[in-house]
Amino acid sequence: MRTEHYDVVVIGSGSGNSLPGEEFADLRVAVVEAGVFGGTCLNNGCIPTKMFVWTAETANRVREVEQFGLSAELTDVRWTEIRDRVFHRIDPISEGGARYRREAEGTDLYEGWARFTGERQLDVALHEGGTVRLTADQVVIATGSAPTVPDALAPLMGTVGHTNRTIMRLEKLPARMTIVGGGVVAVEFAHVFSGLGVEVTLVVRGERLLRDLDEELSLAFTALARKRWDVRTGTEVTGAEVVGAGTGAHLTLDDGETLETEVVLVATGRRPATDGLDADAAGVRVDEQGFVECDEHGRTSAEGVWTLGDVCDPTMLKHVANAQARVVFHNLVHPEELQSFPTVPVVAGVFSTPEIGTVGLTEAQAREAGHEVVTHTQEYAAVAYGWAMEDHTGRCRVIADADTGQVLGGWVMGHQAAILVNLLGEAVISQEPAHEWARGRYWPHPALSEVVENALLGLPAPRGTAAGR
Ligand SMILES: Cc1cc2nc3c(=O)[nH]c(=O)nc-3n(C[C@H](O)[C@H](O)[C@H](O)COP(=O)(O)OP(=O)(O)OC[C@H]3O[C@@H](n4cnc5c(N)ncnc54)[C@H](O)[C@@H]3O)c2cc1C
Ligand SMILES: NC(=O)c1ccc[n+]([C@@H]2O[C@H](COP(=O)([O-])OP(=O)(O)OC[C@H]3O[C@@H](n4cnc5c(N)ncnc54)[C@H](O)[C@@H]3O)[C@@H](O)[C@H]2O)c1
Repeated sequence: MRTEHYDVVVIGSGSGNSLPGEEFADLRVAVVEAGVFGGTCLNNGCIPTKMFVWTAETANRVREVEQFGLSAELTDVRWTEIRDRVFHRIDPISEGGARYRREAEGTDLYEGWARFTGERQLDVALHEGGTVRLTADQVVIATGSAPTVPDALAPLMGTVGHTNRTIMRLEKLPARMTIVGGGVVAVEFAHVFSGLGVEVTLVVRGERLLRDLDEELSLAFTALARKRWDVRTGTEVTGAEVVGAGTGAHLTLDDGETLETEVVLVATGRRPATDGLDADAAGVRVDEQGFVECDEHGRTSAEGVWTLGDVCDPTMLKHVANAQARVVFHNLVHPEELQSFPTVPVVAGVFSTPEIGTVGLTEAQAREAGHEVVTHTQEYAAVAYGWAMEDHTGRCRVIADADTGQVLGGWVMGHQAAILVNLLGEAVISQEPAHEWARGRYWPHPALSEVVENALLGLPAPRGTAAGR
């Protein structure tokens, strides 16, 4: 077997591909990729989904103009054109990235599946045939995560059953789609396809959508979702079969009903991609959920083996993976001055309808952490820009410590929520009492950011202050 030695081998070309040019200039580096070059975010995650999300939102906007004294009609949804606009932009980026890695001096790309066969030693089963053995001074595990498919839905995969990897490349837009799962992937795609005119049914095991989020948010979002989509909570799929020579499916539900649908999207969560990696062989410890264990510097249990991104971090967010990549690639070449993964609270967006932004602790987590909690909710409808938008559902909720007034977390649900929540994030990071932080800066009037300003100012004064006593 051919063997090659490198200074660094990176497994996974998502965030693992963001190698620092200058600092790595003198290193011999190999990137191994088993799937599409560029990873999930570029090819079948964040970026294409948001291109579809914006399109769906634009379609929804057209449907809602009447209230403003305007008339417009959405007369056509040209799926092929929508799909091709997205992938004619993305595919060349992926192909260009792969070409660059193949051709650039100092880096090599191996296209195939990597598995550990020893300490800092990997065998790559190449797509072109054959196996190459790679050894390295340092290895980075950046294998990301992969969608899970419950056994009951397995018979549909490859025909009418899809995951995020294939759903955006459908040949034609179906009239009806069933989405199984109630998490982020499910509600983003429900927004996309319903916005484009598809009748969407969600089959959700739990009692509400987005149940990992603050309970009040999850309940409010679920109530709104029921008005747009057929949401079957407390329901599981127990069986599935392809019908009509591959043109549809019958799903058997645990309440005895049979759902007839054209296309099924499985959105039942993601698993860290450690199956088939044989991490054991390298002395890399993996926890019982499959995540690679690591310390705050990205070091695994094996000397010289590092990790970053979804494979080691249950938040499974791209900005988190990118931040970790910056740390790990610094640490690889600066062992004497190790950096740590950021510890600031994570902000996140859910790009559905309505959009959601979250940061920090939920109310339940804040109580569990021992805080006496105060909260305030500010409606979009009560600020000037909300009036302009005729918004009746948007809101921002702040969760703070009753004694100190420090913001512990919060969320925004409504137009541009994922941007607005960054302001709340700044308030959390500041560790200042909410009122002081809000009063310590200007807020452009009458921008939507007044929702966040008023949410902070609406909190009761902290007990420790004269005003709060
Ligand atoms: C539909 C969807 C939408 C999303 N939207 C957002 C969003 O809006 N915002 C956000 O922050 N996050 C979003 N995410 C999450 C985001 O995509 C991930 O957090 C991010 O891509 C993780 O990056 P990574 O580098 O850890 O893994 P990946 O980008 O998944 O890269 C890992 C790579 O490793 C390869 N690989 C795995 N095992 C092996 C092996 N043994 N040998 C060789 N190669 C291997 C895989 O093929 C893959 O290309 C979304 C995810 C999905 C599924
Ligand atoms: N905007 C974003 O930042 C964004 C967008 C998409 C995905 N992501 C990331 O990707 C990750 C995965 O998202 P996801 O939506 O796939 O997972 P998730 O964990 O958010 O949701 C999975 C859903 O599937 C349900 N489920 C699990 N097993 C099931 C089964 N056997 N039968 C029926 N239902 C089942 C769960 O109850 C849950 O409702 C998330 O952690 C998220 O961070 C982020």
